[in-house]
Amino acid sequence: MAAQAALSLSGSVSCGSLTNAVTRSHGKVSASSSAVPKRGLRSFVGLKAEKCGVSGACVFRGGELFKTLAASIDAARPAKNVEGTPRPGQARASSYKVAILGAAGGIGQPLSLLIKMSPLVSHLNLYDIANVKGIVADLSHCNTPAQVSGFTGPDELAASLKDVDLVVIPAGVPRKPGMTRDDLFNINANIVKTLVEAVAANAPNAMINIISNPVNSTVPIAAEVLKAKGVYDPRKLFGVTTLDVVRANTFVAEKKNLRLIDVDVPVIGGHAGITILPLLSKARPSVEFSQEEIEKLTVRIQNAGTEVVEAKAGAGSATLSMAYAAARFAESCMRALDGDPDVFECTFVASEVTELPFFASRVKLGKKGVEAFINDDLQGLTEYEQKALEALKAELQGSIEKGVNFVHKQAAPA
Ligand SMILES: NC(=O)c1ccc[n+]([C@@H]2O[C@H](COP(=O)([O-])OP(=O)(O)OC[C@H]3O[C@@H](n4cnc5c(N)ncnc54)[C@H](O)[C@@H]3O)[C@@H](O)[C@H]2O)c1
Ligand SMILES: O=C(O)C[C@H](O)C(=O)O
Repeated sequence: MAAQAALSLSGSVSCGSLTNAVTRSHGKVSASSSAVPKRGLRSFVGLKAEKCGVSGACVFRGGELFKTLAASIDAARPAKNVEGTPRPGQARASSYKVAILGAAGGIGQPLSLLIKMSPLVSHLNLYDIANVKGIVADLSHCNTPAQVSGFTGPDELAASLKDVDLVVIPAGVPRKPGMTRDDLFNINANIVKTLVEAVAANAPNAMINIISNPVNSTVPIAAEVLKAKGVYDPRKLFGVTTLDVVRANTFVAEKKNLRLIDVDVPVIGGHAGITILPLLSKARPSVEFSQEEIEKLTVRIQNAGTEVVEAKAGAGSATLSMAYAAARFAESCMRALDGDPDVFECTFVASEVTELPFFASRVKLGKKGVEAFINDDLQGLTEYEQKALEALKAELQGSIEKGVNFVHKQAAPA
């Protein structure tokens, strides 16, 4: 079984210029402190560094995502191509089939556009209970390589998942002002359960990126569904918490007048309220904050989703920044599948870095999913961070149990 396969991994991890032994016991995979590059951010942000200066600051080229657009523009000039970039329609050595479930929504549509721009994608399947025909017609006119197909309604769900390598799930209702993410549980739990059952039946080896809230419960729901179907591989199931990292990076850069692209802040725990814990002491480049600044920034990052919900005043929650964050995480998954040895992301996964069964922390991604946990992030925390970590555990545990119990109750005979 796939879950068992996770226990028998062996090998080594290469991070930037460093190669390190990976230790494993009882399915736990961890990389030692030396697995984290000491110089700059080059491998922490999913995007690859173009060049890193002596100061350690790196220049990012925005990821492969935008190379295709550049190539598309370049193709308009006769007999010229961006070096090493396949022309639109030209196949890469490896490319991947991606399904987006909930593709017609506020996140689904811009996410579909961003993923359509990735040269790593050969096929993009858009599924929703709402009609996706118009979105497919619209997107398919972009001259980037991915072939776009549409699937509407439960009768077409299985076909949307055939042979896919990566499934991204933004299906579900968003918050309105005054609601918590947990208030979405009653509707979204069933949506995620049904969709993951279809993934288990039709794409059991795919990596799964769950965006639907409450992530702290929907990921455990997905895990239980996959377990019940005998296809659970904990290395391949991810709760997408990238938006928390994106926000933390942005707010820290703004506060300290740093270039946005140079900043990387690990965010651990979960994806709701106090379970979102930015580790400002681990920000790269390292930044000095007063205690007041730390507390204000932490609360702002924790409440950033609510900030958007309130600004949208009933019209939903974050969609564009979420699409950006989800596209980055999907691109990182595909790079890992493609054999890139240098892909690191924070994500909410089955974990043994704390006593909780699921936890968001920085992981190294490889061809088979999570390859190693970067345990260093949790070492040497400040007193404030350590207290916040202890304080979040009860809420996170409760949300995880709620998800697990939901699936068990439904499975129990009446
Ligand atoms: N993880 C995060 O950081 C993060 C960030 C933002 C939003 N979210 C969550 O993402 C979800 C979607 O947000 P949105 O703004 O795109 O909402 P939305 O209402 O704009 O879109 C949701 C889409 O899901 C579709 N859908 C509903 N039930 C479905 C089903 N059974 N199968 C397939 N599709 C179905 C709807 O038709 C709709 O197109 C929400 O739960 C929201 O809370 C998570
Ligand atoms: O806040 C929400 O409800 C959506 C999302 O989880 C976010 O962080 O923006």
